[in-house]
Amino acid sequence: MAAFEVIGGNPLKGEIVPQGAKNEALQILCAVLLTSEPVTISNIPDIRDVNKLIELLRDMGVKVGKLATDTYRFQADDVHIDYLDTPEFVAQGRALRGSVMILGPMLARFGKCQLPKPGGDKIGRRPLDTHFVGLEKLGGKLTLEGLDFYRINSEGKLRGAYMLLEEASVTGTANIVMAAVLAEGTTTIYNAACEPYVQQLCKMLVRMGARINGIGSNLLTIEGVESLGGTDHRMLPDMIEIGSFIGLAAMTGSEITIKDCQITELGVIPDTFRKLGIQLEFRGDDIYIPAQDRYEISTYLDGSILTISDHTWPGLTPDLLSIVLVVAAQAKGTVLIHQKMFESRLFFVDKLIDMGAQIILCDPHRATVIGLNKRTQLHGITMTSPDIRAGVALLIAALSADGRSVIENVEQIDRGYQHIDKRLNALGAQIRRL
Ligand SMILES: CC(=O)N[C@H]1[C@@H](OP(=O)(O)OP(=O)(O)OC[C@H]2O[C@@H](n3ccc(=O)[nH]c3=O)[C@H](O)[C@@H]2O)O[C@H](CO)[C@@H](O)[C@@H]1O
Ligand SMILES: C=C(OP(=O)(O)O)C(=O)O
Repeated sequence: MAAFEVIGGNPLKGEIVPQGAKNEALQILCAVLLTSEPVTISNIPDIRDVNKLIELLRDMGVKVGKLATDTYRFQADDVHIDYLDTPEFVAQGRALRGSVMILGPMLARFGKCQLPKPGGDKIGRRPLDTHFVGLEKLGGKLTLEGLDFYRINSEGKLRGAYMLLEEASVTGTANIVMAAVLAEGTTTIYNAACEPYVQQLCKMLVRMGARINGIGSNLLTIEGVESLGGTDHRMLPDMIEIGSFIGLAAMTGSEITIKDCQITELGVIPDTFRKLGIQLEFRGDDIYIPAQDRYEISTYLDGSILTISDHTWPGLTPDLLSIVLVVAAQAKGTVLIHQKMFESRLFFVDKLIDMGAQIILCDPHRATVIGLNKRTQLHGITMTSPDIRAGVALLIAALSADGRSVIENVEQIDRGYQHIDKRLNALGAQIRRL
């Protein structure tokens, strides 16, 4: 298990370029399975989960060529379906969440797929029902082996259908869309997720020849086509990384410019940080955060305590709530953080409390943060990173804290943040990988 030793308390300064979006990359990479023609993808982040998925595709027979540090060419013209029967595949499938999105493309193109329960963060229940209900509506037949192995197959071509999803699942919508683009006839998906990741996937599929209407909304209409062709695709900057850097700058009193943010794609993220009193300036497509001694959480118009909660897009992504929470710990004022989607994502506040933060965990979904207003500094401790975003929240806390912290299990952070120690050290942070 790798760890970070962090010496905190020093402001950072400089420019940082966000990596390509992790959760977009996982969808886009699975979509290469939909065509036998070459697909070139750029701005691919060099992170554990993405590298694991690329390896999985390669082992499935997809030809993978690295054209530049962040650019790969994929060609799925000779997919080895038998590889799915091997223990190696089962181990790889279990190792990350993104593997779940091979289901849709494999079912559409080859009429079958199988998968162990995929991995990803242990942040509470993560049901896959939406995926399978949608794929079954299109003609897939699911067979469960125990509670953690799924087989799905179809006799003949999938057929378009109307469906109203019970949950606007991000990866579930991606799976259903990827199956529907090659189905016969029209598919209508109501209550579809419309995160930028899904929008990017749909736009790429359209460039490959798919016919999709309603991109960016929760009502997608898809006319199936016979086959799809190759394309080029560039990943958006990672909005969760951008939010993490805004939080980092505020908490450590640093002056940071985040380059090339594609601000129009960030939804409510900038305004959410503004509600914590953080100053942000848009300079072209860069976000400039000045060094701030203090920041004050706003209240509602009637003076009552602010709530920040997650929601499906265009609401605030749950992946940024841990960051918002840690930043609030040094604000002036009080905020209720309400994590509606996942029930185990707030337990990491114990570590922040050990560092000196004033937080009451009301229940698994809600924490009240009473900001210290930078009157006292947090102090460094030894802690373990429970999940990817809590891990980065703890890293931000450690960088702001007095003294030495050790964060164990940083493989969690490496799942989604590219060379984070080196990139932050370039801004003046003191992080050593142990
Ligand atoms: C690889 C990837 O892309 N992972 C992201 C994806 O996971 P993933 O696609 O697995 O998450 P889902 O969108 O399926 O669901 C997230 C959680 O919210 C619940 N839920 C969802 C929708 C809804 O309307 N009501 C509801 O309660 C689900 O039961 C689940 O517990 O989306 C999540 C929600 O943005 C993010 O946290 C993950 O980082
Ligand atoms: C929960 C996350 O990832 P995953 O779905 O891969 O576990 C995340 O990116 O915050």
